[in-house]
Amino acid sequence: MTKPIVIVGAGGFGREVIDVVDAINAQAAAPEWEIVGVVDDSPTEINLKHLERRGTPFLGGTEKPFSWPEPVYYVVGIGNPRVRRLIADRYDAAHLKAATLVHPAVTQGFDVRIGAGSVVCAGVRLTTNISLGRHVHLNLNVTVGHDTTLEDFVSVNPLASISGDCVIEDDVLVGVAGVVLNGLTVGRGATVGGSACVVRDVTPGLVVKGVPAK
Ligand SMILES: CC(=O)SCCNC(=O)CCNC(=O)[C@H](O)C(C)(C)COP(=O)(O)OP(=O)(O)OC[C@H]1O[C@@H](n2cnc3c(N)ncnc32)[C@H](O)[C@@H]1OP(=O)(O)O
Repeated sequence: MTKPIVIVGAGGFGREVIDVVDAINAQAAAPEWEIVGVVDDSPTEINLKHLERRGTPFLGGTEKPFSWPEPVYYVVGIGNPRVRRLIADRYDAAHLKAATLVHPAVTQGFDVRIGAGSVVCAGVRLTTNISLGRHVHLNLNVTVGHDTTLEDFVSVNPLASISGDCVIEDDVLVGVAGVVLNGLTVGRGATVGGSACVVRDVTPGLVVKGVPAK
């Protein structure tokens, strides 16, 4: 049965999430999702034009799903972990259902758990015994190694590589092409800069960059 879904965020990642939904629908025998539209509290003119061009309705601000006449799924297409958590907490408190979206061009090994609200983009490789929490974003071509846990609201940007036996705690952002070496923990709310190589545990809340990341 086709399920209605609202995308939160008209920005770049929000529109990339629409691509993920389109790809899921294209490979299914019958469309899995019907995109009701996009909500955003402060969309830019250019982003509204992008939506119009692809024929995706803009519904208004983020309060809109609360008054939707039928039960609707949602996904938050916003890369910033803390902003994503704020929105998801409001929706979950109102018993809206979080959709989990996995692009068909993703490979997964044995025992991969993916939490509600997560978005896994094209080209992602997940090997074995991996756990993704709620509302995790894995952007294009990310790799995650064996026995690794990514907790809630983690964002991993394109081409980043999380090695085996790692723990990436809540609300961490790993920048584009960042690397986390095996067995390490990146503490809650930390940021790993683009192209950084993490070689030791990262203290919660810290921003680290460079090779080795400091
Ligand atoms: C499809 C997509 O677009 S997905 C999005 C992809 N983008 C990302 O993943 C971005 C990840 N974010 C970053 O790498 C950021 O630069 C951060 C978080 C590391 C730092 O951000 P800020 O604190 O705002 O740093 P700011 O831009 O002020 O730069 C501070 C200094 O760090 C340097 N710096 C910034 N980022 C990096 C980096 N990734 N690696 C090494 N040095 C860096 C700057 O050159 C500057 O150096 P200076 O003081 O000698 O001039």
